[in-house]
Amino acid sequence: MASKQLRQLTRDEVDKHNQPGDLWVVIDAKVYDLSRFQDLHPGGVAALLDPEVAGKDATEAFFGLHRYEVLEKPQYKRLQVGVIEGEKSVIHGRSTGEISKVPYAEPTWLAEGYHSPYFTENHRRFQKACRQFFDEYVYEDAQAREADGKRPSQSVIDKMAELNLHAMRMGPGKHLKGRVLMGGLVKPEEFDYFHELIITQEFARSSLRGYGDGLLGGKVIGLPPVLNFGNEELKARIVPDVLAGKKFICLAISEAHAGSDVMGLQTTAVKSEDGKEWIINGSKKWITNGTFADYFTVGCKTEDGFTVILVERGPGVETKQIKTSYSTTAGTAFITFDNVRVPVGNTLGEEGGGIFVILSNFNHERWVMCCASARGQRGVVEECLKWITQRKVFGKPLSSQAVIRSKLAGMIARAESCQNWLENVTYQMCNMSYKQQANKLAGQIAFLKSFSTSSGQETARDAVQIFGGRGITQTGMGKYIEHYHRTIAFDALLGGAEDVLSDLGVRQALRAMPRDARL
Ligand code: HEM
Repeated sequence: MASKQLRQLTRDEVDKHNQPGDLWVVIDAKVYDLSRFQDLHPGGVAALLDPEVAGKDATEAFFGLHRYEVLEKPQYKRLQVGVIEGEKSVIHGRSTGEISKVPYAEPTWLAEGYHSPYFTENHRRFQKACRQFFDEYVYEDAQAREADGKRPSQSVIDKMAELNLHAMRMGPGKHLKGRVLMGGLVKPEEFDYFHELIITQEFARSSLRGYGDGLLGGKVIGLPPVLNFGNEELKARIVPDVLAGKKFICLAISEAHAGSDVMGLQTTAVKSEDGKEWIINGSKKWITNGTFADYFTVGCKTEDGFTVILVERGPGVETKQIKTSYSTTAGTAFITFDNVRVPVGNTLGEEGGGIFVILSNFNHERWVMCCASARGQRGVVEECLKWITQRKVFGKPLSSQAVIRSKLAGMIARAESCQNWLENVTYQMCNMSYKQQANKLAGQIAFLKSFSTSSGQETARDAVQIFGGRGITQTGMGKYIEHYHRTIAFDALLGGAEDVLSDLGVRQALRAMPRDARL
């Protein structure tokens, strides 16, 4: 509704409408006529007829109980009949592309008045474009698909493909050659891990956990073995369509029988008599994007040990949905392979060399998860800071309670630590070859992921305490906190469980101990 059509009213005029059936309120200098809405109000009529509310300024009461987005819904927006003469609205909701002014809601490199040694002008322009894009095209779809559990809309996948975002999410490398990235904002040879960090963090900021994995999380982990270990014919056939968002791929390693223990896997691949095909039998469980994948990067037990093979959807391949703590938009699947025949040319890496194929991508996968985790924690900090300032208890804002401030202190410190450590690791990645990264950063990244996810879990628990009942309610004020708390365990499990990773980090450090070091 354009503001010029709205009436200019005084507070005295509004106050005359304070009865059932003739009920106005002021919220942030806007006048709403709730006369016909009163009986439909989800919070009941009584709350609206309170003498402190009916005909009065209900701004504080309103924001103690509703998110701003309620006022933006078309069915409620049209309840506005006027504005208070000579006053201006000061409160606003989420606006596309905006940098938040809430302290700690942005990493320091984006916050006004701070500096960074890592991010260039090009990164800054790139971030702006990414935020604009994700706010505009991804945010709404994430909300809708998380609610209906359907896979991310093809229109979003196509839009991302136009900008080559699917290719950029695979990190810097040869696969970017000749592509126009983000409408030409960054040249393929200039694209570095900080650009990729920006994509992952902007995406994590505007999406929800299940949707985040649904929007081709399977490709981020399932395609690298093809890119790095597939033969040229296979790559030419598979990669372009996957990076164009026309075909989907997933990584199928874990089984009901075994997860991290790859040697315990029971899916088998045996050669056909003529030696031209693999015949695959077995099952896979918890496979992200499996329900809609066209290709499966499958870990198999073979004569020589463990081998990774690319399987195409076809006869003998069946995928069924698994319901997990997040929505089915992620396409998490139970997969069965029943005498599936695959050309031996689909072998990724050496026969029996599957461990190397899988391990080689772990650092990158875990680092991506660290990017998302740091950003997720920051989102919770922003929600909590807003809530404790706008919510009043015993006549005072929640922020006046020392115990609440102390929880915020921990959350902020953890979010800042994760981001700062992450930026340092990212800088190292930019200056190391893939091999050096494997040597020098496996431990660092394992620690960072383990620290980030345990920080996230602590933050989730504290946020629920701060939001109370709303922190366990899927709609209304605490909806993001409820979602974060419900889905945080995914981060701590996927890509290596917390305890396993911490131990890996220490073992890496012990291996690097100088022989002559003594106290
Ligand atoms: C334009 C005016 C208003 C609209 C469109 C509106 C709409 C809604 C909606 C959609 C809900 C469901 C919860 C949610 O989605 O957040 C709700 C809940 C509620 N509303 Fe309103 N409301 C308005 C004004 C008010 C006012 C002025 C009060 C009085 C303080 C009030 C008190 C409540 C209460 C107590 C709840 C239940 C909150 C809960 O379950 O946590 N509402 N309202």
